[in-house]
Amino acid sequence: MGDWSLEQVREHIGTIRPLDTAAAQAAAAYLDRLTKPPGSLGKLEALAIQLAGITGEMKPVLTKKSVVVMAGDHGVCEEGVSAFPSEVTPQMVLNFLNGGAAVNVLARQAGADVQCVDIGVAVELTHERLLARNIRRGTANMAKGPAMSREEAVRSVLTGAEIAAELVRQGTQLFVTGEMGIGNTTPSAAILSVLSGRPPAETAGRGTGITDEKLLHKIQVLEQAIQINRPRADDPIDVLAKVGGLEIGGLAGLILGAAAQGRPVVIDGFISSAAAFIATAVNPAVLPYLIASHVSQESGHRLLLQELGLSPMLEMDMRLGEGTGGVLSLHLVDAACRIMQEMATFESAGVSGGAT
Ligand SMILES: O=C(O)c1ccc[n+]([C@@H]2O[C@H](COP(=O)([O-])O)[C@@H](O)[C@H]2O)c1
Ligand SMILES: Cc1cc2nc[nH]c2cc1C
Repeated sequence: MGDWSLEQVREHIGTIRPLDTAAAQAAAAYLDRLTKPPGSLGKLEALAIQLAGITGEMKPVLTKKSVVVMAGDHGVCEEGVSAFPSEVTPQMVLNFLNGGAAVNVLARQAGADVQCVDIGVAVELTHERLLARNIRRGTANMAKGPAMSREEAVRSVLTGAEIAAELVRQGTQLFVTGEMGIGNTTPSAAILSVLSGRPPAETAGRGTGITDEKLLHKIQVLEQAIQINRPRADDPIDVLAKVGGLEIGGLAGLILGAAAQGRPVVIDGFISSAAAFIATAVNPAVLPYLIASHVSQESGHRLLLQELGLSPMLEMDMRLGEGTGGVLSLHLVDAACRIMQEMATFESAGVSGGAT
């Protein structure tokens, strides 16, 4: 796997079909028959059309929704780029497994299940509900050399795609991306910088809440990591290996795998969007399957969503990650589906002036 090309990774994950344009057109026409001025439900209408195109059904019923929280640690933390210590990563994994984190609360409220994956946590973890898929115990410090080998990067992506396939076999109809990894806004900013050509000063943010002084240092660490590793912008696997993270690779694979299985994917915050950037660089066909949930407070997130061409549903000043913005937006996904299922048409309700 160490010598796998980008094409081999893409082919291994499988074909991603274009959306069903007939179903999307039928949904758009039906929306214009519902008792409202055409287009007046705004992004809810766009979402309903997108979901019809993805599922091939004009009125999809999405009952089984899974948020996949990928956890990994980051060697670059030794440079002092986060406000919190790396121990918090495994501690929060146990919190997810015991149902006490914000993502658990919001997922319960939205009717989604939480799947927690150890793909690269630095310490050994055991728990009956943990998906134990550890590839290595945290990345190496990307300020000094590559974060991981190409083989590990490929394995992280394929692991994510396998998890998507397994969950689809278990009935998952819609995915939400989530992650946990102290330090992971640094590799996410590095990915954004390399793939967009923007300098770290524009892509780095405060993450868990670092000071002005630490932010300047984080920018220097990012500049050094990119200079030392020289990631190739035309090869997202090279970028992932040199300046990425295991949970980011896992999420990129999950996103690609979910799309290959014909399932919509709700993208959470900055780190999840960096994974989506890697995924679209591996296979641009994934893009129509993506739903941007929110724009987080991490300063580079707006730029990242612009690079992806995605318009977020919510702006809640959140910056937690875990999949929290993603599961919060599921209420809007449900709203779009219920509009299609339950609203009356001009004809059925006897309201004048509808599209003919
Ligand atoms: O999702 C976001 O936009 C987001 C923004 C800032 C921080 N986070 C979370 O905070 C951690 C990364 O922050 P940091 O400062 O340690 O790089 C990681 O566990 C993420 O889930 C997440
Ligand atoms: C407590 C805590 C919870 C988190 N969840 C996601 N990132 C996090 C970072 C911290 C520090």
